[in-house]
Amino acid sequence: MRWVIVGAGAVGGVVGGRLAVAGHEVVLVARGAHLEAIRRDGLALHSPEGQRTLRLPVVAAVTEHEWRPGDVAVLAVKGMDTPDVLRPLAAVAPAETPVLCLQNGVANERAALRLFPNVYGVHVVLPATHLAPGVVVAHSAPTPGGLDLGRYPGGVDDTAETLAAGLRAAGFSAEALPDIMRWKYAKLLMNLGNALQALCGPDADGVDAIDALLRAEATEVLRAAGIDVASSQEDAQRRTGLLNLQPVEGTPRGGGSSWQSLARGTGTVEADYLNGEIVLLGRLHGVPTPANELARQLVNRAARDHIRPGALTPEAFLALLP
Ligand SMILES: NC(=O)C1=CN([C@@H]2O[C@H](COP(=O)(O)OP(=O)(O)OC[C@H]3O[C@@H](n4cnc5c(N)ncnc54)[C@H](OP(=O)(O)O)[C@@H]3O)[C@@H](O)[C@H]2O)C=CC1
Ligand SMILES: CC(C)(CO)C(=O)C(=O)O
Repeated sequence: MRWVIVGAGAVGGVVGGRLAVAGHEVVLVARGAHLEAIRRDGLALHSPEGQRTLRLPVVAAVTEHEWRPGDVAVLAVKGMDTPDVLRPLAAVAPAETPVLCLQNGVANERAALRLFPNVYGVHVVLPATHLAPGVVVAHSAPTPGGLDLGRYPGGVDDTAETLAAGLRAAGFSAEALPDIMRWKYAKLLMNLGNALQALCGPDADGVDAIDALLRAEATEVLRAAGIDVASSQEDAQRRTGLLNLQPVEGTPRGGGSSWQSLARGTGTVEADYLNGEIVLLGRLHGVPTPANELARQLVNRAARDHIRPGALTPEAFLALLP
């Protein structure tokens, strides 16, 4: 099996890098300054255990890779970039190519299933950072994170078992699960706070109360939509002993993935697929979601206007809430 990592950023870079170190064949897809840096200097993989530089094949687009049976397409771009990579991917990859959605949110799998019959979702519990071109950072060691996966919309097959075994060999905790989307919806609840963390900064006082509001709306929406979600007890049990966050020399853990989008000034953020998923379900099922809609709008605007993370106070957010 050859792993083609589509979007070798924080999560894709760490997973691709560790797979390569474990002896798997890996190809990276990257763009911009990150692509140039990897081509020039290799991929720098930092972790609490040290730093290594990996010379890996890297291409600028899925259309530059020569796809063959046995390749797996690992989507590791943020949700808003999924359509841009799926369309060209479907034009060049064999139809049977497994597509592994190594992403937060719950919309990527459905988008992939429209174009590919074999789609797998991953419950990504992997604190990782990508702020500088060519550099990706894993913050937990010795196990960088948990990557349980399963066939979408449900079930386990031989490919799921092979993918999970490959990830385990690379040092991740990974099981093939028949009900992966229940876990991904539970993760979605956690990711509703990404926007606030990006807007207000990782250490802002008063964000917890807003987080509770976002989750309360989401819980009501998911109930109205009849969507099954792994319970907080199940989630806590899965996470027990999983992560061991430690300092990484030269790289403080600033914030999560949306915070990093603002910190890097990418101009876009994933909120339409995190808070926006709750807003969409709310509209479909007649449940108001004002806090998630405000978070979605504000963080999109901050990304578009290249506003630094942490520029808004929690009080200012609450004052804007209808
Ligand atoms: N970071 C974390 O700690 C965690 C992230 N996740 C999830 O993992 C997923 C990936 O996030 P993360 O790794 O943080 O994101 P990153 O932005 O670090 O990585 C995505 C990479 O894909 C690149 N990319 C986007 N579109 C293309 C394209 N068309 N061609 C080539 N490269 C492309 C991006 O480039 P550019 O920078 O130019 O946009 C970026 O380098 C998200 O769904 C996120 O929510 C889940 C758990 C933890
Ligand atoms: C939970 C969290 C914040 C962990 O990094 C995450 O999933 C993200 O960064 O998107």
